[in-house]
Amino acid sequence: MNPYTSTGSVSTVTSNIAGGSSSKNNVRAAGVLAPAVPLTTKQVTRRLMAYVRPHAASFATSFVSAGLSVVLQLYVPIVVGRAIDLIIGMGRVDFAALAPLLVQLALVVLAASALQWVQGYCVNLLTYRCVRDMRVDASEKIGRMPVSFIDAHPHGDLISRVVNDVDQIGDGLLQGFNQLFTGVVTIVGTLLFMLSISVPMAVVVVLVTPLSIMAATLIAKFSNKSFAAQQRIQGQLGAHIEEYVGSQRLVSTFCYGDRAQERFDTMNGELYTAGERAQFLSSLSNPGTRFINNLIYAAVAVIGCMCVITGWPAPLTVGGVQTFLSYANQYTKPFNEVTNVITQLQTAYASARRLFALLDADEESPEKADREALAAPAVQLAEFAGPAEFAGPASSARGEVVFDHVNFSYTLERPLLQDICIHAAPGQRIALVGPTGCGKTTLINLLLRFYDVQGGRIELDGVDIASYARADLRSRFGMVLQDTWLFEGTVHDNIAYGRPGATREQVERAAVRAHADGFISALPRGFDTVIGEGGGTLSQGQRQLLCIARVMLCDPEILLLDEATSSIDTRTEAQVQAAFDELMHGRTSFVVAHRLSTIREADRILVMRDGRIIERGTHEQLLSQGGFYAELYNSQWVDE
Ligand SMILES: Nc1ncnc2c1ncn2[C@@H]1O[C@H](COP(=O)(O)OP(=O)(O)OP(=O)(O)O)[C@@H](O)[C@H]1O
Repeated sequence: MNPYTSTGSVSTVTSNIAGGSSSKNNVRAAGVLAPAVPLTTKQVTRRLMAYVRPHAASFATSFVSAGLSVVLQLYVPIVVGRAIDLIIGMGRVDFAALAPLLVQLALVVLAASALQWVQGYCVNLLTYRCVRDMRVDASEKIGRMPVSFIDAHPHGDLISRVVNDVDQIGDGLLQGFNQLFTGVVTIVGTLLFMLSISVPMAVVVVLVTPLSIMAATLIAKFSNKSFAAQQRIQGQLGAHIEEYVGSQRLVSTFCYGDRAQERFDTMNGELYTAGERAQFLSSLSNPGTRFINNLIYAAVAVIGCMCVITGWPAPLTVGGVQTFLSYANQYTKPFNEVTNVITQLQTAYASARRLFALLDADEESPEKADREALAAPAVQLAEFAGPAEFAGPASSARGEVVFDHVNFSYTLERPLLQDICIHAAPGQRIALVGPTGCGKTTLINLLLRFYDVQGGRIELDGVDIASYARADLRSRFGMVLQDTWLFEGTVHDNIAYGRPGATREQVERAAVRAHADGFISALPRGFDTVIGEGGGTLSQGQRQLLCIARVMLCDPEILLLDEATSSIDTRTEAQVQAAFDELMHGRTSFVVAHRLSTIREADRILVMRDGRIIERGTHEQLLSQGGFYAELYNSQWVDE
């Protein structure tokens, strides 16, 4: 009897190696992605400006148009003031002088608006280009990171750096360029204009304005705490709902629904309280600062009237008072805007630090520099009996794998693999068995160079795998894991994932060989049926068949199978086993087995315990030895 078609559960193809990742890599250390010395504000600014520099034209245009627009806007009150002075009273209006002033006013307002539009457009362009460039860098960086890094960092955090943090930086840049710059220019400009009209009144405005800023800052200080609490609880609530929806079956099975609802109610209540408090406090900000600004406005109006009537402390016309009041009004506004922008900039800088920490993280060790990394030789599987289109061009490489006294540990404190020696002849099926955590998956991680060995060496066809270019090395393997990985797309595209150039016919033949054609043809649109993310409504067995077809199409030389523990119905299981048989035919295969009944006919079984190989041989040999394997096998047999 062939063990690979017998009673055992079935492995799942999750990817070919080119697009794959290791299966057990969800065992993560609590990785913290932060540089030893955090970047200073100056360093962050310099790095942000490096993204702005390639778009210098947009930056300069926006800068110049913002400046011109502000100056023109500041000129408007002067024209209005002059016009007012030409309207002295009933029947005493100097229309001849007023007409050109009104034309001038219209032109200035039009030009200021046009420049404002240009400024806004350029800032948008600049910001979104910077955001695009940052995302490209971050995404490419993640692609260059070693699997050990991905293993050690919560995936949600990495995603958040690429998506949310870059968004925050974009908002900061947008607000910063839009408001900070125009705000600062407005403050400086209005101050100069006010000084040119009346120094004593300008001094009053400058001295009283900080009251408004202090009020805004005080309110922001309290409301920020509540906003932070709101965000924190929102995050917890999101995680809770994700858990609840994602694990609906488990929640129902364990009757956890009521407790989950209680937790939800508690968090939702806290969120409501924090949100209400935050909104209440922040709603005070606007009326509070407006009230103070209006006080300033009234004080300036009173002093202005004194100037007009008594000429003290300085003589002023009615038009002059009107002009000054406009400036006083404009002067205070940007302070509130700048205060808001500073909060936003602080958030953007915090996000930039997180992004740059990711971009600065150590990448995969470089390919060997002393000699060019070897490209994978093209392979003709000697014993491969399938159709010619599934076999590569002829070559001498055969898929021989040797572990030569290999040592490895994830952490210094805890040695894992010790003195591992394995010889897999071309086409052999090697089974790895042993208790959970003994290092079976780790062996596979080393073979693919997701991690590098710390002692000894691994050879593929007589060449140290460290000498291969990683991508070339990985392209020689097909990996079949416990968890299926399917994306939202057609059945055809899911199968063709590892070989995008494959023809329709090749994809369909791979499906036939993987025994997947039966259920695919029953789908509403056959190969063109769109399946949801993760396989949507397909059964576990159907997902596995699709994944097997995917690897079948890639036609790898060596197979790494991490056997699934999940059970599927007997008929589908038989189909999947048959597909596996077809897949493994003539290829060197490493099978991480959990159910020993599935590996009885492996060419060699390696029994691992605590990172060492303690027994090796065929099923019969190991059973007759009466050692650890026999103990394991008999206990499982009894269980089954
Ligand atoms: N990325 C990692 N960082 C640190 N330790 C890890 C990492 N991956 C695995 N380990 C640890 O290494 C040990 C071996 O893990 P491995 O996944 O190789 O075991 P396994 O034999 O495949 O287990 P199982 O049969 O449960 O799949 C375990 O103790 C595990 O916690």
